[in-house]
Amino acid sequence: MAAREEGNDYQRLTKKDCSTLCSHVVSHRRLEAMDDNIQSVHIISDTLKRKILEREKQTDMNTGISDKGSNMGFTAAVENSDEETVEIDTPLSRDQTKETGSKIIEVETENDKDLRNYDEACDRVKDFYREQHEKQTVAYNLMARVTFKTKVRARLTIWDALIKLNELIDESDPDTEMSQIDHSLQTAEAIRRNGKPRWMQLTGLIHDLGKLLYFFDAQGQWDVVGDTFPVGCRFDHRIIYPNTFEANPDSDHPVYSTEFGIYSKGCGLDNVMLSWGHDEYMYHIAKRQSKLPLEALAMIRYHSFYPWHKEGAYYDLMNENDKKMLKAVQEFNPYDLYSKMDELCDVEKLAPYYKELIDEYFPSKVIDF
Ligand SMILES: O[C@H]1[C@H](O)[C@@H](O)[C@H](O)[C@@H](O)[C@H]1O
Ligand SMILES: [Fe+2]
Repeated sequence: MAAREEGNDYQRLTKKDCSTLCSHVVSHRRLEAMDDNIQSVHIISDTLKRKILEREKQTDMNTGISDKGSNMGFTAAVENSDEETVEIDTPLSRDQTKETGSKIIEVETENDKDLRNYDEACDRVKDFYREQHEKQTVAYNLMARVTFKTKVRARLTIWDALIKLNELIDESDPDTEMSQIDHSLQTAEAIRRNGKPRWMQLTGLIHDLGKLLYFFDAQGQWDVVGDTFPVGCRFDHRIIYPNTFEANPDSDHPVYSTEFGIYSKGCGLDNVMLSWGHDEYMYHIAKRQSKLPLEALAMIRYHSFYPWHKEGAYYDLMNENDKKMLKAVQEFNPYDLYSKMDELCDVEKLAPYYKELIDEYFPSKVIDF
């Protein structure tokens, strides 16, 4: 009876009451999302304080011998006691990659040296990385994640999003000034030509779609495009232009400047904060709203993590699952990189094929970006 009365009360709510109720629910959800992040900020900051105290004590005891570079048993938001050494093959060399039988790779590896040549890149690229390496800090990354979680920026179909992206020219890319839809289609078409599965073709098509972020929350291109790297631990020398990290305040941080920083050996890349940008953003969108397999999500999330998938850095942070994902990301990379030299695609002609493919994996059609 009481329940029934409650039900009647509810039915008596005016339209205005309903919309107030809705907005409470929405803001409550927002707070929940922020709360997750804020709690991890507290954990990180408490652990940092503890860590710094421990470090000072240790330094006193050791009469000034610095322990910079050791993990100091640090266990912040990310904890893993598994100290097993992660062993993995080194990334595929160019010749090994060739043996995978991919036509695109056979044809185009001779131009390998011309791609990703950062020594000879133009000022636009060098300036981009100087700014990115200075500004991608732990503090910025936490803020970007809170901002991301607490709102929906646009509702669009994947195809319309690709068309919108066409307006962007990536300042970090030394190899192409073509529009993003051309690059997306070239990557997808190269994967399709090699007879790879449909999910991987779609991954090729959408892997850079996160660059849409530039039109929403971005502070510039430095928090959207370019290679990625972990924040919260020492910047590895295998990241391009490693010296530019000197301007990053985290480089002098007592914990963030150590080898494992706020992480621990074998903690898994899932627990590592990669510099915020299109990869991480699109990964979350695809994870929530698509039926794409884990390999596809890893390809999207890590395709710009060149220090890892190409240079072999940060292997000690991996867990067992990451080893499998590394293989997938390495398989994807040549299609992303070398298709930049292919002929331009006919967007109109390819649209029906790719629209159908999109619907297969993104059933809700209109996506929250
Ligand atoms: O400049 C490029 C570009 O921003 C790509 O989207 C990214 O995947 C690469 O890592 C990077 O080198
Ligand atoms: Fe990319």
